[in-house]
Amino acid sequence: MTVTYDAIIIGTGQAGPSLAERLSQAGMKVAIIERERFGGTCVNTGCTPTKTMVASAYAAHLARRAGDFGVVINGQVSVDMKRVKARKDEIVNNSSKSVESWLRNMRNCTVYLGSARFESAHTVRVGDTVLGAERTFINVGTRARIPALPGIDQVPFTTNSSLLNIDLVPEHLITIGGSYIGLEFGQMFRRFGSRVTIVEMAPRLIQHEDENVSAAIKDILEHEGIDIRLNATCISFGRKGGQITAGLDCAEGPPEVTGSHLLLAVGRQPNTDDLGLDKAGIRVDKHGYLVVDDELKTNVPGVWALGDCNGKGAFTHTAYNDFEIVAANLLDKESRKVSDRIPAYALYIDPPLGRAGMTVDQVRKSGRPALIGTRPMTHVMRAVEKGETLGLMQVVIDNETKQILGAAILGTGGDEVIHCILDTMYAKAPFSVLQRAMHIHPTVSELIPTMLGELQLL
Ligand SMILES: Cc1cc2nc3c(=O)[nH]c(=O)nc-3n(C[C@H](O)[C@H](O)[C@H](O)COP(=O)(O)OP(=O)(O)OC[C@H]3O[C@@H](n4cnc5c(N)ncnc54)[C@H](O)[C@@H]3O)c2cc1C
Ligand SMILES: NC(=O)c1ccc[n+]([C@@H]2O[C@H](COP(=O)([O-])OP(=O)(O)OC[C@H]3O[C@@H](n4cnc5c(N)ncnc54)[C@H](O)[C@@H]3O)[C@@H](O)[C@H]2O)c1
Repeated sequence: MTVTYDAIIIGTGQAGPSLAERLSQAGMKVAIIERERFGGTCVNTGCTPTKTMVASAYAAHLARRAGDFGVVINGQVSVDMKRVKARKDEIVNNSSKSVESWLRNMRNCTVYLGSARFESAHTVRVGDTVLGAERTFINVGTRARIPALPGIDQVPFTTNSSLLNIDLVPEHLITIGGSYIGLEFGQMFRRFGSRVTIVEMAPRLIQHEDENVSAAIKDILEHEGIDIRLNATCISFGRKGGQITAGLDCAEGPPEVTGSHLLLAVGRQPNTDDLGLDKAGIRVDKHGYLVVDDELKTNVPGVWALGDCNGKGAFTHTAYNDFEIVAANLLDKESRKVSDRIPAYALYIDPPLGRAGMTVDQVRKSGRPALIGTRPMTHVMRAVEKGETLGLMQVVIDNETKQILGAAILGTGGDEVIHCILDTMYAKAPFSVLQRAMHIHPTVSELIPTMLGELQLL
């Protein structure tokens, strides 16, 4: 027998629960299905645990630098990983539990535990129960990609999920992948006391950033004693006397790195392979991402895909924005589209990188006339006062419309400061509006108008 609902939501990540609330408030009978932990990746194995641990790593780093500020710590600074983990577990568990109780107490909403699988375009099986609905919303997220490299089955490896459970300081962590996950974990464990080697096959770290930004990130990490291997493709794994080896295809440096622990941070894979999509006729691309239009509709009428699994974003804020788009179009008679949003994200190394819009390189390639402004963080008094002068800020402007095309703020507070630029971009205001705004002293943001007053032709 099929249990009928007005809407089925698969996954309780960053879009599903908020959508369940809006649909149920609109009087719909909603079923939401989760097979692992409530809250999905961000809450359990992504943003929340990593940023909690990044905060511990920052405390360790600052304690080691205490002398720079005239603060005396008698004795050595050391890290108790059991306590770091306990703090992280408490914050994560509270967050996951609050998503669960929110959903379980939601009027008109029924929670199902188990793995959902389509039986047809409008029916989904969870265990022994078959659910039917005219509308289904897929919010199944992604998982770490495990590359099928020779020797992978011979070595103990970790991913973003399993490395979070470690309660000791690894002696030497090898990180394959020099992007978000590799860099955030790499710096964090270096600050906990590990030796860290980051292996990246591209010629630079976080390769889609501008060259000077990538170079500044490399400087920050090398300054802390992290070994960085660029142009080095990991091609195999092995074991040597209780240690793990990573074989590299590289023109420079040793062709093998040996360490005590291994983190695979080589990208993600959508959780669409076991969803029974063929039974429903729902299309995916060659990487398994659900194919959607600008309103997040799949090719099957009545089926939407939200969050990381649609390949249109890979962040919590893009998944949440997907919820807002679907809810607005379905319930508020609005017309919102994915293409209306401006790319924005942060990289949570310390100091963080805040990014909005196009890179300078993308603007250059587009051929449009543009202006550029840059300022090193050494010329920002707030950074000088805090003793955190690494990094730079950079902005690029369309020289015809005078609107901001993009910006990078790599420096203390960069993840927050970027928002004044982002909001000016959404307002489609000329840069002069931001240039003339009176900002508060002493802040990093107060130097944005100054930087905008010193623009040069790109
Ligand atoms: C280490 C790490 C750090 C990150 N840090 C940040 C950050 O600082 N800022 C940021 O913006 N983003 C960050 N991200 C990315 C962010 O976590 C994701 O973009 C976000 O969680 C995506 O949300 P989602 O709703 O699409 O999917 P998810 O949060 O992955 O949720 C999907 C849910 O669906 C469930 N599910 C899957 N298949 C089924 C099924 N068949 N049946 C039932 N349930 C199913 C899963 O169990 C999961 O709970 C990070 C990611 C990682 C890995
Ligand atoms: N701050 C944040 O918002 C944040 C933090 C963590 C993760 N995330 C999300 O998680 C996703 C995954 O992050 P990620 O860092 O795992 O993946 P990624 O796709 O961003 O980067 C993977 C990196 O691994 C490299 N690589 C792949 N195979 C390799 C090999 N064999 N040898 C050497 N290098 C190799 C690639 O060149 C690339 O630089 C990102 O898309 C991001 O959106 C976001």
